[in-house]
Amino acid sequence: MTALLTMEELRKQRPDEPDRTLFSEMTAEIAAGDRVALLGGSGQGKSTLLRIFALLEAADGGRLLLDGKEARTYAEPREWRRQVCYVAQQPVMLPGSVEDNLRAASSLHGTPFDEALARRLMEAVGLADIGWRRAAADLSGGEKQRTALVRALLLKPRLLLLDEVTASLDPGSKDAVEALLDDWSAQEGAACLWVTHDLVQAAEHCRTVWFMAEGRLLEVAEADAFFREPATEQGRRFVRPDAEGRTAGRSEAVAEMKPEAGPTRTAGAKLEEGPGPVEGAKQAGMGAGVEGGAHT
Ligand SMILES: Nc1ncnc2c1ncn2[C@@H]1O[C@H](COP(=O)(O)OP(=O)(O)OP(=O)(O)O)[C@@H](O)[C@H]1O
Repeated sequence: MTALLTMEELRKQRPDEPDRTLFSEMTAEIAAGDRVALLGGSGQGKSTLLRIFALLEAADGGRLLLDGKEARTYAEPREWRRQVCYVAQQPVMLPGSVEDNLRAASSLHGTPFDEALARRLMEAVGLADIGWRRAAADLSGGEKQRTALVRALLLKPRLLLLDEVTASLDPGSKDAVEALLDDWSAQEGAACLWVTHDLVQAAEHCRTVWFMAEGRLLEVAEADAFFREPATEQGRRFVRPDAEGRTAGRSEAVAEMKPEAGPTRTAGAKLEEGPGPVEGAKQAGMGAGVEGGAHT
């Protein structure tokens, strides 16, 4: 079966020092419906990789394919971005109201706005009571982050690129977003590539781990296997405290949680099936710089 997204020998030079490589030899694929945690220390290039996958930045080498079709052969990047949607770490609201943001995809593509689905999604992320006429710019950071996520989900992309999307959320909101993404993935069959520094979140909500270190994709593994026993020394150092007690993640909590296995579920509104995909939606409304995307 053809993978949904494939990268072959992807390479990126450092934007700040073009003669130095940020990462290279990156080869892996994402299957439809898979949930992949992209892990690694700060500055490895995780956000950069997501932006390359969203055609917002160009790779410096290698190939990127969707359904086996190379990115560079897409005459229209928005056709790619309609299917592969990036949710940025720093949410960017479009000018106008909350409703304008929620309607962005349908406005841009002339497709019907699924208000019932938008309301269900806003409720699921704990924003049922937020006024849709409020200026989006006035929302708090956490409200913007959740609104940006709902805006992305309304596109019904096949692959969600999630960049630390719960980083600025309180614990209750974080639980709600995690539960929503679990439900969404199960019901819509959407795949996720999820950058997170929260190893418990990765272990609970992702099936697969991609681990980046030293400018390479060092491990592609089942999440259970990765957290039980990383295959590389770098992976072991990443998930386990060192001699000084420093830890790159929350390995002890993960270790305690994993033997029982299986994702744990948190409370969240169950989504009902909407009337159908928002065909023709594009990512042009999904954040600053999206229109400036580049082919690999
Ligand atoms: N537009 C840019 N201009 C200059 N340097 C950049 C740019 N974008 C990324 N970088 C640099 O590339 C490196 C990788 O950045 P990136 O944000 O992709 O890493 P990351 O793994 O997502 O980090 P973190 O986990 O801290 O978010 C960093 O050193 C960063 O400073």
